[in-house]
Amino acid sequence: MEPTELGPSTYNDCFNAKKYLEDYYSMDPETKPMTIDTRFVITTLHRIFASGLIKGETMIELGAGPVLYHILSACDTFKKIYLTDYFDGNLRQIEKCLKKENDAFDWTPYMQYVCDLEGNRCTPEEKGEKIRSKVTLLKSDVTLANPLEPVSLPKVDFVMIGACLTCACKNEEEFTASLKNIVSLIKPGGYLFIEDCLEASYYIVGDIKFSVLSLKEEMVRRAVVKAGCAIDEFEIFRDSQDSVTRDDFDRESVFCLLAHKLRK
Ligand SMILES: C[S@@+](CC[C@H](N)C(=O)[O-])C[C@H]1O[C@@H](n2cnc3c(N)ncnc32)[C@H](O)[C@@H]1O
Repeated sequence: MEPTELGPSTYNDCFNAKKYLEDYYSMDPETKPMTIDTRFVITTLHRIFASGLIKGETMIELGAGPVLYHILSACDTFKKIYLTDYFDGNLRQIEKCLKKENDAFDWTPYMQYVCDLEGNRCTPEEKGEKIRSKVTLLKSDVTLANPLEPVSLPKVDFVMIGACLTCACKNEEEFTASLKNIVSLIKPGGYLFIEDCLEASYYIVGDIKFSVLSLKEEMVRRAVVKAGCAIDEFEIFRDSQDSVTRDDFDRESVFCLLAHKLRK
């Protein structure tokens, strides 16, 4: 199986949003638990939001794909949430969830997991309703100076991006430039959260092998600082016994980075 070219256009041509959800996010209580990578990201986000450090009115997620789990802790903090992606097919999958369509992917086990972490102060159904009342879907391209073009929003309090930059950028130069584009959306003093993998070269969805940019910790740190941010935490998680095997996704580790945009 030959890997695809790196870069956004591959996603319009080849990405099967439904298959991606099935391969990486479907769960079965008996046979398929939540992946260890996802658990790491969810618990990190829970801890950050429970600390009360991040506050504000508005957040954006870039490259959200067809995935809803990144905002499960953030949805209590923000009044307005923009979920964005390059590929319409991904946004359509999220729209199905927001509209409770019959064949929508079921995020209830993820909602239940976060509700449990939060001490069950709300039910998964209530969390789902909160999300429905706050989310707007938009197109994005992180390689553009304004990633939301043609939409222009006032700067926001928080931007997150998960497993996207390694798909959208071909080299360190593009990675650094895309990070600058992303940080331009944040208010001075606002926060950036990145979740991605280190030292990967591909992941597989169905019968398509997607190339990814192989990142190193130092490369990420350099780019975040160049984009005008100070790093608050950089947590790396390694596990070789994951339920998504390394045949599907050859990442060495997963990281979560929190940074704030410096006031000039
Ligand atoms: C591996 S998926 C990650 C999806 C989701 N964030 C997750 O954590 O599972 C990569 C995502 O990046 C999106 N993407 C690729 N290039 C992009 C670009 N230039 N701008 C915005 N999104 C992009 C793809 O459409 C896809 O949804």
